[in-house]
Amino acid sequence: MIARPRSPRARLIAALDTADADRAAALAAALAPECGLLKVGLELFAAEGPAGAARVAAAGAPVFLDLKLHDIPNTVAGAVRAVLPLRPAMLTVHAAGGAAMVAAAREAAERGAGADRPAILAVTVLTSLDAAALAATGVAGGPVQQVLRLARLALEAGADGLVCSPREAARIRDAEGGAPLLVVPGVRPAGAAAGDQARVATPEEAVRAGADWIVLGRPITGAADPAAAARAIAEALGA
Ligand SMILES: O=C(O)c1cc(=O)[nH]c(=O)n1[C@@H]1O[C@H](COP(=O)(O)O)[C@@H](O)[C@H]1O
Repeated sequence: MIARPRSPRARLIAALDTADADRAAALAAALAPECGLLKVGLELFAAEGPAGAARVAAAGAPVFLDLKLHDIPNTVAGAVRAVLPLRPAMLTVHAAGGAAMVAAAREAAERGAGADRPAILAVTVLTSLDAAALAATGVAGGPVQQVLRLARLALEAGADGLVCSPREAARIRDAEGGAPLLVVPGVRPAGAAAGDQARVATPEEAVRAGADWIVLGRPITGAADPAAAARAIAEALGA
C-alpha cells in the first residue's frame, strides 16, 4: 500500500477532470513530475473507461482512482475486483454506503491484490456541500459532526483513510489520531475561485490541519501552465 508522502511535492494530487483521454494524457505527462499522484475521476472513467485510466498511468505517477463507489456490498466488491488490474494506489468509496459496504471493498482489495492493494479511502461529506445543503439531505447536526460520525464508521469497517474537507481535517486527527491516511480536496490557493466547492481552505491550511495529501483540480488544470501551477503550490508548502 502507498506510503505517506515525504515531500511537499509528494503531497500534491492533481485531479485530471476531463472527458478527453488525449487531454488527460497530456496533463498527466506534464504533471507526473510535479505531483505525488494523478487522480482519475468519474468524468474520465465514464468517458474513456479503464483505457483512459491506463493512459494516465502511463505517465509514470501512481494513480488515485476516484470512483466514489456507493452501492450494495456485493456490487462494490465486484467493482473493486474489476479495477484492480489497473493497479491504482488509492480507490474511493462513499462512507455513507455503510460499514458492510466499506468492509466489502477492503476485503475485495486485499483478496485480489494482497500487500499491493490500493488504499481504500472513504469519502465522508462531499466538499461541495455546505451546512444547508447537507441538512436538506436529512442529516442533522452539520458537516463536522457528520464527517466525524462517518470517519469512525469507515475506519472501524476497515478503510485505510478518509477524504474530507480542510475544515474537518484537524477534528478528524483529534478524534482518530495520526494513523488514518487523510486526503483533502476543496483546496484553493489564496485568491483562486472556489467554483462549486463550499468547504475550502488554502494548501498550507489543509496541511497544517493534518492532511497527508491535498487534491487540486481546476486551479492546476485550468492554468495556462499546469506544471508551473503545481510547482507553485508545492513551493508554498515548502518544496
Ligand atoms: O473524492 C474526491 O477526490 C473528492 C471528494 C470531495 O468531497 N470533494 C472533491 O472535490 N473531490 C474531488 O476533488 C477534485 C477537486 O477538484 P477542484 O475543485 O477542481 O480542485 C474533484 O476531482 C472532485 O471529484
